[in-house]
Amino acid sequence: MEFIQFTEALNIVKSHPFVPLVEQRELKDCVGLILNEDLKADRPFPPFDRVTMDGIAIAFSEFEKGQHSFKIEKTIPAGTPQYTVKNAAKCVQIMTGAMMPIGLDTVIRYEDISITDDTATINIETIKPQQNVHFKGMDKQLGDTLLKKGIRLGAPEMNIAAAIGKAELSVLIPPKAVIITTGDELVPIESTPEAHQIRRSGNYGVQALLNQYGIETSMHHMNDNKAVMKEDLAALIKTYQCIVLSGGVSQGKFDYLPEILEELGVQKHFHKVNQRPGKPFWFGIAPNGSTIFALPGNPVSSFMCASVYIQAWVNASLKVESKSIKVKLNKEVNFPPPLTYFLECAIDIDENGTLTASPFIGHGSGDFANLAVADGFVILPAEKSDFKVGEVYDFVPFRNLFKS
Ligand SMILES: Nc1nc2c(c(=O)[nH]1)N[C@H]1C(S)=C(S)[C@@H](COP(=O)(O)OP(=O)(O)OC[C@H]3O[C@@H](n4cnc5c(N)ncnc54)[C@H](O)[C@@H]3O)O[C@H]1N2
Ligand code: MOO
Repeated sequence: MEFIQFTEALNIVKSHPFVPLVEQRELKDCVGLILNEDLKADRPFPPFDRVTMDGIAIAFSEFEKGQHSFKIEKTIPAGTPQYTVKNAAKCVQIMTGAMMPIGLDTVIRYEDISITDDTATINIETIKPQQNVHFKGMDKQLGDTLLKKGIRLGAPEMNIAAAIGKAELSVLIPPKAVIITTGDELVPIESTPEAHQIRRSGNYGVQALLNQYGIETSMHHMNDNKAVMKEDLAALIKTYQCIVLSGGVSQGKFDYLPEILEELGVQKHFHKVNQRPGKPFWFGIAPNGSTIFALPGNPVSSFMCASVYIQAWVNASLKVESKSIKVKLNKEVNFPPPLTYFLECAIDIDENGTLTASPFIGHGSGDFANLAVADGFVILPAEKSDFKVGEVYDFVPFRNLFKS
């Protein structure tokens, strides 16, 4: 079971999905979550013939007959019930958002008319019948499905849900996770480290990624004491359906985790993937069904494993397709080891609209400062060692690429 290939490891992770929780959430808390109901139009969109410009409303047939000056019969603000014009040879002043009066059909904006006393005169030669009106049901009909169960909710979906009166939505969410750091050298971020210590940091990047995937998280730290670790872990497995460990999975004399996990009866699905970074990644399922991701401690390794595997696990569990993103290398890379190489890259869009990847090789999986100049990982396959400029490879983002 040693050293499986990347795609096999990914498939194993994806084939052990969690069962999502179903919750009613306030609309403002739904962005990024998966909709668990169809949303249908409760009225036509728009619900009435909506005026789209401030100006006057006329009957086009009068203009067609040659009439250019119209006596003003009434002034109608938005938010008033529909008016019926008494004399269709007259006009009404009307505001954006108002209902088109019965008997009129065309709006001319204030910029194209002049008003003296109680008469409006049209100053342009050409107007189109029914211009500046957003007609009832033009966009969607009553009962039309506006949003389908299973989509990921973003900003545009908030408008739609609000418009049909949904103050709360039924959404799918992943189970809460605990991120567990291990290692005697790690101190809390509030502390000033001694010369031999470092602050715990990689777990905060992993936490932010998990939050982006809709997973709520808690943090826990364990020192390198096998008995205490075993006891802590047994309790945490009972509480959390998703356990994300970092560190302690390699060959060191104090890398107790693989042993402890085995002693706790966790079924190991793999330990060690033919990849860089993240080689000692360990994955398994506890007897109670909790999923255990034991990520290598090096911060770039844990960050990569969360970006690639945990993201794919969440998408597979929520039945959301992971978007396939291809990027073009803009710098040659030579990487002889027969490992899948996840290389940090910054992404740009060239003059042809193609995503181009500028690799930042950095100083290995401890060089987490290098992540700040990158947008994600380009995946360079294990079978090759020379990757040429212009070649296209898969890419896993850890930022929103299109956010400016
Ligand atoms: N003899 C071997 N040694 C190592 C191998 C190997 O195959 N044979 N693999 C190396 C690789 S690759 C990796 S990756 C690391 C992973 O080791 P562990 O998962 O056991 O992680 P640790 O040893 O606990 O930590 C590694 C490194 O990362 C720092 N760390 C850990 N947690 C955090 C955190 N939350 N924030 C910041 N930094 C963290 C830790 O201090 C270590 O420097 O093993 C290699 N060794
Ligand atoms: O796999 Mo380790 O993550 O190369 O440093």
